[in-house]
Amino acid sequence: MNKPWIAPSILSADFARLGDEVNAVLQAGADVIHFDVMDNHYVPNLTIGPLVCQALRDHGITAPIDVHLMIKPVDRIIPDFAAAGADWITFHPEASEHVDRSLSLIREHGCKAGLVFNPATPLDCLRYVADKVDMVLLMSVNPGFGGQKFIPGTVDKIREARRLIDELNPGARLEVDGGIKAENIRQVAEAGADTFVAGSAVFGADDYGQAIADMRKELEAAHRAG
Ligand SMILES: O=C(CO)[C@H](O)[C@H](O)COP(=O)(O)O
Ligand SMILES: [Fe+2]
Repeated sequence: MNKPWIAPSILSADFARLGDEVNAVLQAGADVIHFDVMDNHYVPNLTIGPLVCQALRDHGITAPIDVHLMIKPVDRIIPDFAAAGADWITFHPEASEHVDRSLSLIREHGCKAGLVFNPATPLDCLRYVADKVDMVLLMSVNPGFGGQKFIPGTVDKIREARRLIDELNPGARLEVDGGIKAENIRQVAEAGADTFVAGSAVFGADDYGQAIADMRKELEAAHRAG
């Protein structure tokens, strides 16, 4: 099993002070920075692109950046994100005409590749491209906005994804994104996730360190029970 990672989503950060916000969550114990890219086309919201990723690198941030593409098409922007310092790039299969090609493109540009599944999207295509996938990301909300409520049906799907990963590509990470907080992270971990995106639960807290420590404590409890 991979070491658990907590990945604050900068969607809920104060964008006017983004570099400092990212440093603050890293200082507070975050493992990875989750970077949500929205295009007002694939999802009904518009966020940030490669320039902002590059700006974080120029600000001295060296932590892994996990770029979650909620854009259509995906291929055009992959080389730009790789050049801007992304480490992981994930995309939604229905946003790519050629899923296998997009996954290969990400790896050819030196990044780890991942597929993202919306709450109602079946995991079927994973079977055919599992060897090209470094991470499976399950959405536990519908994509487009931070601060939504965790959809409980995701828990069974996490178990299903864990079984598939163990069968097809045991090293791959299983990330869950949407509505994760200290109150539900243990259930998500016990279902088989190892990477936990938390936006509003971290950036909405008065004390980022306390918010991350509370989640870490639940992850340790899950590990002990495991
Ligand atoms: O991809 C996303 C939304 O599409 C975000 O990563 C996600 O919603 C995180 O925010 P929160 O933890 O507040 O739900
Ligand atoms: Fe995300």
